[in-house]
Amino acid sequence: MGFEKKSENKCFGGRQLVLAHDSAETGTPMELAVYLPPQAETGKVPMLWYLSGLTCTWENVTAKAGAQRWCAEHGLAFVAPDTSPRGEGVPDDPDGAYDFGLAAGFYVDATEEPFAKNYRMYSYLTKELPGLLAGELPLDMERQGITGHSMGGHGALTIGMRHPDRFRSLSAFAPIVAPSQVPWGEKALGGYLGDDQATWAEHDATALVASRGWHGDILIDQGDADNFLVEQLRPEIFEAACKEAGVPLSLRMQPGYDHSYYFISSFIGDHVAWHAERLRG
Ligand SMILES: N[C@@H](CCC(=O)N[C@@H](CS)C(=O)NCC(=O)O)C(=O)O
Repeated sequence: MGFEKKSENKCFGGRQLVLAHDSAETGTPMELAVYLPPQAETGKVPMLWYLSGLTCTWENVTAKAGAQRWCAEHGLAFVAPDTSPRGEGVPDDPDGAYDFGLAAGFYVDATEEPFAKNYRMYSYLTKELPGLLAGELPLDMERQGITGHSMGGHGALTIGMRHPDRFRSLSAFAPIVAPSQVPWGEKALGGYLGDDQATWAEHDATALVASRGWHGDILIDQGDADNFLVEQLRPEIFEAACKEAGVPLSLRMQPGYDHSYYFISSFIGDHVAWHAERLRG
């Protein structure tokens, strides 16, 4: 099934699209934003996936990060999916908390009830959505990079490392790097995958870099004034695991920056340029 175009706006010479479609994986309608740079008018362009954090839809990064300017300059498409299934009948956190359920899908396929039917963000992003995009838009699927913020940084690192043939470049903003060891991750992986922590390892960037490594280098930007740094993000755990695995990590601690899109908009240009360099040719 194809996309319904919800909106199209000219932006830095390219086109900012918002698309909707029915997902077979989540069993719900899904929305996403795709920026096509001017270069996409004349041929296929490489693409950068951006996975968003808790409480977000495609809209936060699309409206706040300013990625379009840099993507136009480098000729990169920018794909921003939603963070969970939504709609009638989709179960949420029983207490309505922001860190589980709606807008908090954690990029896994849930095995626990009542979430297993709809919360299939991993398969949605690794199987269904790439196929749909490839069929409908001028995207060069041989040249894909992935990044994300916070929960989306966790998604980018884990999906990237599990699909090294698909992704050539990998970066993140303030990612959750060790979900098995921090409260956000323990709640989400426990709630979606159950108590057997053996099943969590394939969704834990620190465990994955140890078990699978990564074929390239990784860029992470992290604000040192981020409220979530000490309890939830803990980049030093991933830094140690990368060192042990021999994976080159550039972890840039950015003084005075917090967790917000003011931080992301300050460094998104660096990330787009970094991916563009690795997706060239
Ligand atoms: N709502 C949470 C914070 C959630 C949060 O910071 N979400 C980040 C991603 S983890 C975000 O990008 N929020 C949306 C925005 O800033 O536009 C709180 O108040 O503690």
